[in-house]
Amino acid sequence: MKFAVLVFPGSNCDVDCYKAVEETIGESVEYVWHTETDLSRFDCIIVPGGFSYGDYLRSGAIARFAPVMNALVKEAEAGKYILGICNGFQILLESGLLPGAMLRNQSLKFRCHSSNLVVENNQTPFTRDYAAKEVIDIPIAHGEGNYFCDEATLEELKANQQIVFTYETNPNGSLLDIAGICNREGNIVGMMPHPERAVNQILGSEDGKRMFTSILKTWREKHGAAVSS
Ligand SMILES: NC(=O)CC[C@H](N)C(=O)O
Repeated sequence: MKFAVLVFPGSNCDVDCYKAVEETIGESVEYVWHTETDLSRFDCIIVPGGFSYGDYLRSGAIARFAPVMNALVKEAEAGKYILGICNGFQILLESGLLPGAMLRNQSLKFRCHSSNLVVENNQTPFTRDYAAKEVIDIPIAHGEGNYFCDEATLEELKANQQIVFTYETNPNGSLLDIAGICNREGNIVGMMPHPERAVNQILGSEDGKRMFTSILKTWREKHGAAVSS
C-alpha cells in the first residue's frame, strides 16, 4: 500500500505522520510537496497538521488553493483514502471535501494536552480496529478546533453516522463535542486530535496505532492481499 504525506509551507506534523506509517505498518510512504499535481500513484493520502501558510486569514484557507489540492479532490472522488489531521482537517473543511467549518477555540487559547475520545463510528476504513464507543487517548494541539456547521448539516452527519470521534471532555466548544467526522462515503476522515502522536507508549499512548492498522486491513481486503496485521 502506498501512502503520501502532503507538505505545505508551515506543515509541522509531516514527519510524525511519515514515521507513524513507517513504524506502525511499515508500508511505503512519501512526502509530497504542495506543488505536485498528480497523486494517482497513492492509495492513501495524509494531510498532516501544522500551520500551513502561517494560518493567515483562517487555518487552511490558503492551503486550500495549493496546486496539490486539485489532485487531492480528484483522488478523493475516485474513492482513495484521505486522512486529514488537525490542520489537515481544517484544509479538508476549507476545500469542501468535508462539511462544516472550524472556529477559534471557545477559550481563545491554544490547547495542547492529551484527550480522551469516544469512537462513535468504528465502521470507517480508518476506525475498524476500535470497538464501538471505545474510549481512546489521543492528544490535541490546536487553536482553531471548534467545529461548527448549520443544523441541516448536523442532522445529516448524525443520520449518516458521519461523526467518527467525540471528546469525552470538550476542549474547544465544538458542536456535539465533535472531534472528527467523515464524508458520506467514508473514505475521507478529518480529525483534530493527532493519532500520529500516539503510536508508542514512549509518547504516552499507542491508541493512535489502530487508525493505521485499520486502513491497511481495509486496503488489503479490497485488493485481495493477505492480512498480516
Ligand atoms: N497542530 C495543528 O495542526 C495546529 C492546527 C492549527 N494551525 C490550529 O492551531 O488550529
